[in-house]
Amino acid sequence: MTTDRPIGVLALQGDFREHLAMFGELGVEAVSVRRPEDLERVAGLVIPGGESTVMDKLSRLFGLAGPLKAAVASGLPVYGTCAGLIMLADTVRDAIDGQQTIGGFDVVVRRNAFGSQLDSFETDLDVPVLGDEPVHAVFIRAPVVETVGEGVTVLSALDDGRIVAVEQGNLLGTSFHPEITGETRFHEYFVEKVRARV
Ligand SMILES: NC(=O)CC[C@H](N)C(=O)O
Repeated sequence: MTTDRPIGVLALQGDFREHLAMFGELGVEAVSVRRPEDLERVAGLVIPGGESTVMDKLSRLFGLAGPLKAAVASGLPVYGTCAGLIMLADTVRDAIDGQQTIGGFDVVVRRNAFGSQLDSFETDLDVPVLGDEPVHAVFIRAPVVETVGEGVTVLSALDDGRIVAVEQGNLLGTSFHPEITGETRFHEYFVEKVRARV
């Protein structure tokens, strides 16, 4: 799998190393994005899991918030996992400390939606767009998607109907972390999105 330019991974905070390793495993060149000029040379971007409130603050501190918004608006393919999905959401419930997002994804996301009792858990999910084999998904203080706008496709939901994987044009988002379970199909799917655009 190749693209002309590398795929970027936002490396301000969170599990960006796991995403870089995942692309390495797929033979796709991937680079860390920490400054606005890093963003200019990538063909797609992953926003990792971590802590969205911290990622938001750092992105503003490093002058990346505006360029990230512009990149999303320009159609750059962006995949957000967990905190990354929160960063992409137009609306966040249970946001704290004046938290802002890059936005672009026409979804309402609730942070830490599983509460303290079910802080972290693993389950198998049907994701029809990735084939018949279920996806083993790890949720860590994960968000859920509570509302989706018209242009949003639901890629997967839990048995109780809560939405955990979504796609809208250039944007892809999961509440869980394929990068830490060795599940490569979401990253392959994202690379295909990037290739389809360039
Ligand atoms: N694993 C994660 O990325 C957790 C997300 C975190 N709870 C947040 O609000 O950003």
